[in-house]
Amino acid sequence: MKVKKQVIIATKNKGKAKEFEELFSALNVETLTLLDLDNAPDVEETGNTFEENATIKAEAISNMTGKIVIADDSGLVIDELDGRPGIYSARYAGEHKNDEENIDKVLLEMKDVPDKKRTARFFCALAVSGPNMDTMVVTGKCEGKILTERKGANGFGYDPIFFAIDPGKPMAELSSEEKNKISHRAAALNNLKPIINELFYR
Ligand SMILES: O=c1[nH]c(=O)c2ncn([C@@H]3O[C@H](COP(=O)(O)OP(=O)(O)OP(=O)(O)O)[C@@H](O)[C@H]3O)c2[nH]1
Ligand SMILES: [Mg+2]
Repeated sequence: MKVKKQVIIATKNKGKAKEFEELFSALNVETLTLLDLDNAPDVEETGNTFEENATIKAEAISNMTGKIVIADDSGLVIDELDGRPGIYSARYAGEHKNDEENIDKVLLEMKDVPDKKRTARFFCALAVSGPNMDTMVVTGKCEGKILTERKGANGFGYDPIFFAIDPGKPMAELSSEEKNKISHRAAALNNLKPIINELFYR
């Protein structure tokens, strides 16, 4: 019997976990996340950039498991807010990490900002770390605008207030197949593809 290739994703975010499962299944690779492991630690995100935080998470879990691990650090970067919420996206309204409160905070801060100045992007850094390799980082982004109210019910996080320039729709109105074609996460993973197969033979 052919054993399916497996990779550990160092995340506790259910929205990310679902997207990675879908994105990797297209590559015939099975994903395990920290939600599947008992007693997985909460790795503190002490970096100053998405790239640093992804590296910190990937290396911590790879050191712990001795396996190849991919970590995702991502977030919403809003031009008018000088790049906030940025690396603080998950905890923008507080350490308890509440998507609805995070959205309310952004909508309030963007209340009087005219359409032309509502430009933003989702950014994703993926770090790959393993026992016999130097940690590698790739990135991807997805350009958009901040809506003035929630639209759509799909996705997670800030998706309901993000209008994706391509395909010209609110992110939360896209099906998972559509989001997985244009998302920052898909773009970053695309940059990892050239080395994905090689990872399994280290
Ligand atoms: O609408 C969204 N659609 C997306 O596709 C998306 N990707 C990231 N985000 C936001 O950015 C935070 C990541 O922060 P983050 O990388 O630290 O992850 P996290 O703390 O949620 O989980 P973990 O992977 O660290 O365990 C998330 O919580 C979200 O608020 C997104 N929002
Ligand atoms: Mg986090």
